[in-house]
Amino acid sequence: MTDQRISPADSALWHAPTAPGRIEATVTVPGSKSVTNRALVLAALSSEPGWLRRPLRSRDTLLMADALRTMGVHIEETVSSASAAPATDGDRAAGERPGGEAWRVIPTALRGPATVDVGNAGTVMRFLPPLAALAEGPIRFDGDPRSYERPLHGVIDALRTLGARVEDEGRGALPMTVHGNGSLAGGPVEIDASSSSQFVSALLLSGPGFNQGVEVRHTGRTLPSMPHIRMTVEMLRAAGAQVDAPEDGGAPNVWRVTPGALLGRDLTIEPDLSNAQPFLAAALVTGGRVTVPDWPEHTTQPGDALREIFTAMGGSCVLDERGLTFTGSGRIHGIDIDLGEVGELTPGIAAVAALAEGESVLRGVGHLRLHETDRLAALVKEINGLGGDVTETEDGLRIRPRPLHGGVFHTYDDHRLATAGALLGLAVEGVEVENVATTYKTLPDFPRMWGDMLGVPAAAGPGAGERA
Ligand SMILES: O=C(O)C1=C[C@@H](OP(=O)(O)O)[C@@H](O)[C@H](O)C1
Ligand SMILES: C=C(OP(=O)(O)O)C(=O)O
Repeated sequence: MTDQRISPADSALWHAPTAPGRIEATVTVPGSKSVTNRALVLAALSSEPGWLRRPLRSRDTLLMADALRTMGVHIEETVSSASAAPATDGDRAAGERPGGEAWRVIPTALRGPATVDVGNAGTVMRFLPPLAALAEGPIRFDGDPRSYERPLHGVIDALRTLGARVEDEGRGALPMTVHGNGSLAGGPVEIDASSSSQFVSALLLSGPGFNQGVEVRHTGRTLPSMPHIRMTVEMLRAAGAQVDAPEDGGAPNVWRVTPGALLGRDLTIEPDLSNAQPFLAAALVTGGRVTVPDWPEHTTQPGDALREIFTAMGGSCVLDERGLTFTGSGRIHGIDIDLGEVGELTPGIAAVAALAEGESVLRGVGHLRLHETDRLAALVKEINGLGGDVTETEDGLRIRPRPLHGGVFHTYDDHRLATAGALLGLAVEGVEVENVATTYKTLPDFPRMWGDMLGVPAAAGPGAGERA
């Protein structure tokens, strides 16, 4: 295992371009990682073939697709057209916005032996072990060194309670093997999901395939990323599953999924609103205007909260037929906010806060210490390395803006650290982002998109646009 907090390589530095002035741009953002990977799992579990249109093609989603393929699922990549597959009744948007790439998913009986590379994708390492418990034969899970350190005990312990055999040599973490025999009893299970909402989502997503379905009771003190759990519930229901959730008047912290067949869907994936963050932030930081087309009117994505958060930090936004247009005022306010529900937005908000007029306190995000890297430690070290004043609190960050200077911004294989560094570079001369290619985890081609937004050439340094 490597300690990703120390001595990151300074190789592959990318000179983050400074903004030439107020940014005025329209930026088309690729599909949502969280929606794409849920859609793949649900399609694999369905009783009939389905379509994903405009899926995200990035490291995390390609790992998910490859993993499902090794377990026997057929996934065909194709260029979709209106006539290629008529939209189903429940998913008309697919027919209304044809074109672009699509994945056709043809489910089959899941089988091992197989080895799944989870990379450093939380969605792959947590969503797939419950599915593997439904396969016939052993499925081994392995991944990047960091994946060994990320919490998985909630999924492993729950699967054992639900009747699965999991071999993890007592680690409660990766690498491990799930020995399935083609079915799983399922039933009630208690878990502490305070370290990751993905434990809950993982068990619910495969719940329709368990003999007794599943009843998940979260027993921990806090539960992060609730919008992501709502996303799981909504997508399960859209695939025909019967789900009882706390917001329907049920017991708090209890979710119930009834066993049953899932429908094959024809689903157009929404743009990734968390990946829209650096572009919207660019409007805020430069006092400019950025439009993100296809911003959904209704969504469970946590990135939708950016409308409110960035407005509180000094901008304004309009959601209309062109998409979401965010306009900066030329001033950036500090913010005191609990980000527990939308933790993945923290690095970008911290970067904007470092450029604000007043102090910010970001709370409710202690679990970020176990994300792609220890995000709290990394943000403190890297923003302070540029002259900032950021301190770590028990559950977040305190950010006191100070004039910043150039320097290397290390990314620790964390895509959101890389985009945070690019954001600081808009306002600070001489920021060099190390391993910007790590953005490929969820946002392929980020340096080119950034360059296009700024009207400057993209390849301003090695590593730009390459696969991490
Ligand atoms: O279910 C999902 O798609 C996600 C849930 C969240 O995980 P945590 O609850 O572990 O923070 C989020 O941070 C991650 O980026 C994606
Ligand atoms: C925490 C994140 O990812 P993961 O799905 O790997 O948990 C993230 O994308 O910010």
